[in-house]
Amino acid sequence: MQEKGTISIHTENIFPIIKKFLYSDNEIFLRELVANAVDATQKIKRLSSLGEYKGDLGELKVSVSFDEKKKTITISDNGLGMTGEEIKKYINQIAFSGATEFVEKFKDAKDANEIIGKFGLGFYSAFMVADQVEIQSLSYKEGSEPARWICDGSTEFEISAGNRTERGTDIILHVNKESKEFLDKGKLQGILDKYCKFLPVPVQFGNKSTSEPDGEDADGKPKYKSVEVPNIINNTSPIWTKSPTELKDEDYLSFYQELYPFSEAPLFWIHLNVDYPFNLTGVLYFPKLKNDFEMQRNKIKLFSRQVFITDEVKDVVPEFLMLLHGIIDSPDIPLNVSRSFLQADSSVKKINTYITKKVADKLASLFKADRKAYEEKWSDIGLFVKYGMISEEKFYDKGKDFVLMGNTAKEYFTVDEYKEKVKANQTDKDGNLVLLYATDAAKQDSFIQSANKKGYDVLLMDSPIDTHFISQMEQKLEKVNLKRVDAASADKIISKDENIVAVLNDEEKEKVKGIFEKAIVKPGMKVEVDSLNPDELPVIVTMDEFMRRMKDMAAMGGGMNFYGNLPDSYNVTINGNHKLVGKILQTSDEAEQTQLAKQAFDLALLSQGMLTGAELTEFVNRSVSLI
Ligand SMILES: Nc1ncnc2c1ncn2[C@@H]1O[C@H](COP(=O)(O)OP(=O)(O)OP(=O)(O)O)[C@@H](O)[C@H]1O
Repeated sequence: MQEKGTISIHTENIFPIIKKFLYSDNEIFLRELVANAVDATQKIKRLSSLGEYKGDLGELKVSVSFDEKKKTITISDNGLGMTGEEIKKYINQIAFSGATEFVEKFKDAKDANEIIGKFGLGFYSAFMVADQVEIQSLSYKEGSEPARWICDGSTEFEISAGNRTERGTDIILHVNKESKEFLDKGKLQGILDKYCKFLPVPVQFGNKSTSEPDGEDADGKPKYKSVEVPNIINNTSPIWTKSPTELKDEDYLSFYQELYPFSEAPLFWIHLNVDYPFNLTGVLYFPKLKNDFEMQRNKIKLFSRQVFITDEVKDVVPEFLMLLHGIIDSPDIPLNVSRSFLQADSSVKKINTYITKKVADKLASLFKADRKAYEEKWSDIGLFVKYGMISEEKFYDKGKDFVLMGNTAKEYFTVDEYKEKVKANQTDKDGNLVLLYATDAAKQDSFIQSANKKGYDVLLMDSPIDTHFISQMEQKLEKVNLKRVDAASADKIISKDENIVAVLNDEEKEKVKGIFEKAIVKPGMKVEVDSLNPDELPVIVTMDEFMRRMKDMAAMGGGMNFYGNLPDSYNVTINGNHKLVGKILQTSDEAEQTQLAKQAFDLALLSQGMLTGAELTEFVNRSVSLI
């Protein structure tokens, strides 16, 4: 058999297009060809199990090799093979028209590179790196002759008798000049590791040496010798292909290490396994979260039948689940479509919903099964749960039962438990429940202590997500306000109908106000005199809750620029009932009066870490002279 021909063509030459616009992702040629080789071995296995192939299957295997001198890369398999007629049918017609359609569809798309890079165009992606592609194949069919096909990247091909003596196929790429980087062991190993690490059939890439016991030496000590063994690059049965009942914790943990070498152990994991209404398997791990979200995103790998596709799963898993690690394998995710289509796709939506539900169920069951262990893990999972509740309505509904709020005494409560706990003492005169929180237990210590003295509880909300979480709680929970503990003095922070008797009369109050206004030279300080508990501090500096939140949002890039640009402004509350204020009022020497007022004000700043630089030096000097 010797035949030349032209691949039937209804478009301009696709090869220059393939070469040009696939350039950035051209490494996927290897994934495509190895995946085809694996398919071929799976097919012969199936034919054998159906009784349609009676010969010996042998050890099914794919191997990848390269020859630097001849400038070739060869992908071989002992799969079902192809006859000359089949090559014409599958490669010249079906694969070619598939590739043409693919190229036609995406050649004008903006993100064509991204789409094709991820999803491949099959056999013809070989021409991204090769001037010439050769097929040597022998079909499993009885009486078949070996066939050879060769094509130089034009639409011309040649088919003739081949030289394979055993069932299977070799795809030989004659690597082009621009792609000689691929004729490198490290490069090819890297690509195989990335895409082929979990393929279901052993993939051999050359040999490697290991040491084997080799008897004993003269002193009776064990001897070893170095032997060459096949370098199998993949784990053919990764844990997500097994049933959870077959697996132990160690299996999940060691698989995690296989995916992310040298990582800290994950907290727990979820084994995903559905086959209706879509097919999906996988294992998702909860990592120990650090405060830096960005670092940890994009750690979920997407596979399709054990072939790695991408680690950009943005459209497939809900935003907040991007913090999870692990893998998802689904042949049902329609991969060869554009991104906007993917988002609207109904099976993608279902997958999204399924994963969200599984994650919520897992958290709920951990919470129920062992509350103490759950609380111990809270510092790691809290961030994740809150992020989920903020970003996903469906997750909020479930999460509200297992989200925990920790207070400054390190006790944890569910939302309902906490409301119940503080209801009696922290309901204001309008019937609103006021929840107090601190964002920095050390800096806000004096306020926390004053609040505790009044019997108020203070939550600790010190992670970056908490600002958003607080707003969300207020939106969702009826008649609940959250206030940072330093938003006002403890006496005023929850407005109640109690009247504290004022020690000073109005005239005295005005006088005190004047003294302090003169003493305080710092800009943005609004002075007022109030009647607080005598054992509250003499001077308290606070920032209005609303103003502070807006500024926090602006600082986090939340679009509140107007507030971000306003100068800081604080309320300085002078406690008219404090002994020191009485003393200042009675001091006749004006300089001494100012000194005392300054000292009291600086103490208030100091207690919140707001006294720095020259002001701090002046305070220290003044304190020394006062002693
Ligand atoms: N190593 C091989 N052994 C046997 N047949 C092969 C081999 N490689 C390719 N083929 C045949 O060529 C056809 C076309 O391959 P190609 O990779 O272009 O498309 P596909 O594998 O069918 O689909 P896709 O790669 O888009 O998932 C295959 O369906 C298969 O019949």
